[in-house]
Amino acid sequence: MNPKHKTIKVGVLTVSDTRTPSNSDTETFDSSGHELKELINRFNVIESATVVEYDCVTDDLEKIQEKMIEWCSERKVDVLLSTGGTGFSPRDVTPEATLGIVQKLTPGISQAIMNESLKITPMAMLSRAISGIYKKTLIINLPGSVKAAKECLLVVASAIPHAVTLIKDEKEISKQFHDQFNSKKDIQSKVPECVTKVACRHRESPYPKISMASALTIIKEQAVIQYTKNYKIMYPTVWIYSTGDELENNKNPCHNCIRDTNSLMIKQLLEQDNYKGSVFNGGVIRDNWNDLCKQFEEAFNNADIIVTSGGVSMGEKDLIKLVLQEHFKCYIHFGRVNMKPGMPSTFVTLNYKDKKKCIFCLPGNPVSAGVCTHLFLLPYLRLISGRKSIVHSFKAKLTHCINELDVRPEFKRALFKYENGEFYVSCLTNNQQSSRLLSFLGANCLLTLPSSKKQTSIKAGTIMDIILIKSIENTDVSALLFSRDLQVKNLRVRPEDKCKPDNTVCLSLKETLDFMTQKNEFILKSENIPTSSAMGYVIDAPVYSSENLPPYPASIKDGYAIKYVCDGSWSQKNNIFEVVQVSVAGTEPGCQEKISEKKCARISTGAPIPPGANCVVQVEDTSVISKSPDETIELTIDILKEPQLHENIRFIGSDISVGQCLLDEKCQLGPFEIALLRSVGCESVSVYKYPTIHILPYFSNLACGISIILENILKQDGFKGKIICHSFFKSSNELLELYRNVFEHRDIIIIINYDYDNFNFSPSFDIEKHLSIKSTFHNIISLEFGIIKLELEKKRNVFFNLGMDSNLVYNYAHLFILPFLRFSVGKKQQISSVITKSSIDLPISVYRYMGAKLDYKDGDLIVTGFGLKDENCIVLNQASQAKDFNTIDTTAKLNVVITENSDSYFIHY
Ligand SMILES: Nc1nc2c(c(=O)[nH]1)N[C@H]1C(S)=C(S)[C@@H](COP(=O)(O)OP(=O)(O)OC[C@H]3O[C@@H](n4cnc5c(N)ncnc54)[C@H](O)[C@@H]3O)O[C@H]1N2
Ligand code: MOO
Repeated sequence: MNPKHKTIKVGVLTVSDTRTPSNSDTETFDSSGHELKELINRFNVIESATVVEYDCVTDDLEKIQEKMIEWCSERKVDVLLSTGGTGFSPRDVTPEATLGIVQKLTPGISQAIMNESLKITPMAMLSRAISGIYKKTLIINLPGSVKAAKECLLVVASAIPHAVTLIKDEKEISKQFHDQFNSKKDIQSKVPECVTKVACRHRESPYPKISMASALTIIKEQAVIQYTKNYKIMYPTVWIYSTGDELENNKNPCHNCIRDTNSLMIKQLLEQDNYKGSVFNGGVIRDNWNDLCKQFEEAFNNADIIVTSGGVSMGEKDLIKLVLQEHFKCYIHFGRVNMKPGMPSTFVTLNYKDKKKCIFCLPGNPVSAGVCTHLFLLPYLRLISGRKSIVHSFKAKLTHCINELDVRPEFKRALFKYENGEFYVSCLTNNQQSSRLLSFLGANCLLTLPSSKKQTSIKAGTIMDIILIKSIENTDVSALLFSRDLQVKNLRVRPEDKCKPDNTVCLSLKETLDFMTQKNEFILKSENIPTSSAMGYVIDAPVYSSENLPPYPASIKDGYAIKYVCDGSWSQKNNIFEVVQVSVAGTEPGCQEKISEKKCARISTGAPIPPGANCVVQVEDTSVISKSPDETIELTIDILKEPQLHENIRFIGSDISVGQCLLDEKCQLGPFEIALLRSVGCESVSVYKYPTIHILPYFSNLACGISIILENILKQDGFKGKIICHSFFKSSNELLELYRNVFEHRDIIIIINYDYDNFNFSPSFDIEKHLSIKSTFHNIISLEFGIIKLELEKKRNVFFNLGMDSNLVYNYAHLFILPFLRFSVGKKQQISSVITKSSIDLPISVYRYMGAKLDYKDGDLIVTGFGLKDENCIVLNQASQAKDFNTIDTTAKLNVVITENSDSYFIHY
């Protein structure tokens, strides 16, 4: 559903004495309200609906009515779902509260709920829930238990959109609804015979395996930048779907099912890559012909680019290519690529209602989907966004040898490092199966390996091609920070007696940062947040898995699960097996019959291995001997190649096992880490909390302008806390009150002051003067700006005092404030830096911090310009003789702090 069309506003009101929190941590208390919200927002159980209001009240008639009236009178919600307070106990008053305000009753809804609930349990008759209409809002009482509330919502969910339309009396919308409903019926398309006659399906993929280079060329040819009338780039809308009957959804809550990691992961990869168009996660589509037709149709009507994962290999439920080709008459540019992982990657275009649609059909294995997003989708999106570099490739030295190569050219997850001016790459783990998301852990690049047909091994020290999938980590930070000649000059530590600060000391950047972050005293408490919205946060404790993945032994291939007798008796002649059962995506594990010798089960990728079977033979290595008269099933097959014991089986917990440590403390969460957590049902995480920042521009409009620049720098760095930007005038009588307010509610205060170096004018002076708290300063350092740590009534604040020059503010923000903030939210890497040279002389004297442009040229990072518009780094000029100004030539070693997302090579998050 297009989010634009999410027109139905839903309010979820939990009524309970026990689950009403005294603090604001509603979600952990209120599980039924939370579940309803999830069902609506994540699983789209009510078409076009989104939860906009969410609250808890006690079982108090007046309080319930107050909330109901507030939400309904102000038209905040179209549908109000209450949960709880519908039983027989004296405190249960939700139906009475509802009865007291509704103007019309809607007994059909309550009756439908009752009928269905009675089928589940006779106890349902003990519910007194009612429903009705107040003003233009439909109010429905649901029970308080999580299970019952969910079940009851599902009973009425499909009728709600139409009910809302009728209540609103919006004739036009109602007509549209009917039209839409009818057009959906029309989509009931005929399922082609190639789908129903399973025994006749292809036993070899009809798609040639093209090379990665050819695939990229095709994608590039199809990528055309679109402009608006004002010559601005138009960013196409992207819709993302996961497909698969085995995947969790509202009808298939996760018991032995596979959690959908891919749709969110792909969406977050686009976000991380700063894709500017709108991106919508459509959730899961069933492996069902008509559902696929319907969802693709909806996507074509709303999006320009459609991305799917799953359903592209050789199984009978792998329908994606067929639906696109047979039903929509799309053009399949390629349906397989000679690569590992990601071989069944498919790229399709379509002219739909005179508009071009591009469809990226990625494989379902989570690693394959992630790698292919990097290798196909992101390059396409970068191209149509007018970005310069579409694949972020580098050359790096292999730190170890590689002895086993795959026949397919492979993209291994690996770590790329910059050390002592050289780039290195190493694989972190050998276990790189395409289902195993853990192989992404700690990786920041894809190492490209040649096919074993070309060479058998690779020596350590070989220069390899890599493709970055994250910003460069572990750059040469230590050298820069500890370097003796890299002192930050003019740094004064204010003595305890607070005399005029004339005892100047020289500290290195490292010492300065250490000074600011002393004793960890600025790390705030942790908070628990939903995993799906935790991108960029750092976890504050290791996370262990409470589940096995896969939860049952599962097939790696589409083919046949057999009992292979490994006694040397396998002959080339009589290997006919009888097909006695079917295990496909969505088949319940543990309900299958035992496979005995010479019998087999037709099985699809990811489906449970029936008991007794000990290997899977891929469909390509088989042929049909006999089939049923209607050709819908094979009766016997011939196995053409001797299998190996345990071949093509993923055993229980082989990707992740119960109790295994998934993420270490201080791990920063990106799309893959989040996918990993979600793959084992870890839906919330404990993370370092972001501080609240108050930027105080002092006195002038110039200061206000600079504060906006600063705010943008913080946001660009992914700062997720609150930033308040509020001017403050010294003449105001309310100054004292404002100060108190700021101290109490903010953690960090950044003052933009014109006289930053003069302590008599600095905030420290003001603070002392106004609050008479002379003895509470911890330390003050001033380095063309000041940092003050202040403890007031047990609450700690940090002050930064900045001058009013936008260049200086830019530099200090990157050199001091951002590292400090990154530290305070648990990030390991607080500053990114490299030691390099300049490709040009800069004969004029430059100040000791100089904005510059860093580029990747001929296998090296090099400074190519100074003070330009598109600067992406700060050169720390080595004024080693303690000079303020210095010239730069091409021989000088430069210490460079990376400040910006450079399109030519950096991806930042
Ligand atoms: N006989 C053959 N079998 C397979 C071949 C082949 O050439 N011949 N190719 C294999 C390769 S390589 C890949 S990759 C996979 C791709 O399969 P599909 O794209 O059809 O994907 P599915 O079968 O739907 O799923 C594969 C696997 O991934 C899990 N999955 C799927 N979607 C998700 C999701 N959104 N979140 C988490 N996990 C997901 C699914 O449960 C399966 O285990 O095919 C091989 N088979
Ligand atoms: O190509 Mo698949 O991704 O090997 O697993």
